[in-house]
Amino acid sequence: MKARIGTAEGALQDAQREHELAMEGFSSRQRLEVETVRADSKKKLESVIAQHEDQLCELKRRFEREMDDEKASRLREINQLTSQTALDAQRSHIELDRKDREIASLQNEVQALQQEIERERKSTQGLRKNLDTASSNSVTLESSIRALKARIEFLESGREEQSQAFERLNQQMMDALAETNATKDKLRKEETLRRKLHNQVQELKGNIRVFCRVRPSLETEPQTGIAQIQYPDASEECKEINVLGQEEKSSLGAITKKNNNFAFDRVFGPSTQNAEVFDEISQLVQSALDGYNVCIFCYGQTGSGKTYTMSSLDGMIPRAVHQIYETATSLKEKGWRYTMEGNFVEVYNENLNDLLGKAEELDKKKHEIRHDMQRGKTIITDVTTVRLDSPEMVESILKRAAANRSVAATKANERSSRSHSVFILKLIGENDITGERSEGTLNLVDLAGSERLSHSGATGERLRETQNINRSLSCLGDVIAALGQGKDGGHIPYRNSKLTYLLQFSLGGNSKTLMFVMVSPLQAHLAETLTSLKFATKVHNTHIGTAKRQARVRDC
Ligand SMILES: Nc1ncnc2c1ncn2[C@@H]1O[C@H](COP(=O)(O)OP(=O)(O)OP(=O)(O)O)[C@@H](O)[C@H]1O
Repeated sequence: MKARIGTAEGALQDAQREHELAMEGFSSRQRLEVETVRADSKKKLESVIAQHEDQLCELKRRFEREMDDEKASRLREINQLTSQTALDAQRSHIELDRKDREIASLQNEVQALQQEIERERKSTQGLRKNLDTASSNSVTLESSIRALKARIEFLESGREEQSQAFERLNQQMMDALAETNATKDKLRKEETLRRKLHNQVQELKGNIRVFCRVRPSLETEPQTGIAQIQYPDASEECKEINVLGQEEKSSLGAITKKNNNFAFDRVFGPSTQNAEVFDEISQLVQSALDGYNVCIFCYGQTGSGKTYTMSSLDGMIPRAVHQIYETATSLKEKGWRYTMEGNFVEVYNENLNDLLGKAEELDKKKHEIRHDMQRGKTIITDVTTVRLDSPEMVESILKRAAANRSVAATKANERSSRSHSVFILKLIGENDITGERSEGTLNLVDLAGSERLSHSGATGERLRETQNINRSLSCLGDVIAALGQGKDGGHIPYRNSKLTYLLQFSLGGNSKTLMFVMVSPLQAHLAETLTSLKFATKVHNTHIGTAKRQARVRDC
């Protein structure tokens, strides 16, 4: 059995091997077949692709050919159109030029026609005017003829009475005319006499006068710091001022205050307004109009009210200019015609500046003072001269000067306190009827703050300024003192400072001077106040010789 099983198993194994071999042969055949089919398919595919590519290339070439042809034909068309358009444009230009020429010639024709119409219109107007004149002439002639006829009738009437009445009337008219002329003549003579008398009054008052003005305390200033100032004759002449000094202890222990009494030509208390002050000086302004040289100074320490009095909008400068205008206008009927010229200069550190010039030229441009000794005239080189054609101009002049000064000022060093300003007004009057001529100058001077060097505590640039101010103020005092000694031909040191040199012809025998001493009401300023009042007293005690009027009568 076992042997049969073994044989069967061997036969099975053999059959299995044969089967595996047969399977192997079958699968390798199959693989071969698949490979062959794949290679065939690939070949076919490649040939189809190549065929398609060839077709594509052919199509592309055809398309490109067609495109080129199309492009060329379009380009031809465009060229054709362009040249056609250029031709059209050229034609249009030519046409346009022609039209322009036509329009221009038409315009010329229109203009010529308009001018002709205008000429015609004017000549018609002229003719109409002539016609009007002729007809009014004829009316006048007619009325003259009527009047003449009436007169002839009247004369022919031969009535003695009528003729006498006419003669009487005629005589009365002649008398009235003669009387009017005599009155006019009298008026002119009276004006000349008024000038003479006015000057005599001014001379009697003294050619140098001193007014004192105490400013009110300001809201910002504490009432506890106000000095004791009394006005002993306030209800009468208003000439005295008493400043009580610091407290002093006597050897017996009693505490007293020293009376510092001063007397001037007029003292104005703190409640006085600019209008009242001007009333007092308006006569001097009149003197300038009459041909005298007048100098009005404001002296005092910084903050004492000099600028307020002199150049504020209702101060002495604007008021003087307004008065001059009013007077000049009223003098017209007496034959006087005035021209007014103004300069506004500043003396700063002994240099002269033009306050009406350019701000950037301040302290840079040099101005010289030249005197014409024969004619008694002063010329400042390169200075701006303003012709005052209306009283309102003074406001713009003051503003211009203030603006120039504020450009030059630094905060710590206010320019207006540290320099002297001089407003110079030249007044030239001519009387065609009497042949009189007058030339007067009004100088309105706002002096620099007068505080003493020891009190100012200044150093550096400020020290130089203070020294210059003190020197020029003391030179002014020296000039006034020398004038007061009154020696004919005696030396007057005008040249010692720019200010006195500038005012040479307005200080002294040939002029009238008024000094305002300005006083601050503050206790803290007491020492400076007393110094100012003492200086003013010296000026007040000076008597300057008779003023001479710069006037001459033209040879007729
Ligand atoms: N009479 C017055 N009434 C009212 N205010 C016044 C009067 N006088 C002066 N002031 C005022 O006092 C102040 C100082 O016056 P102001 O500037 O005129 O002094 P100043 O002496 O010109 O000083 P500075 O030397 O600095 O120019 C100003 O504010 C001014 O308006």
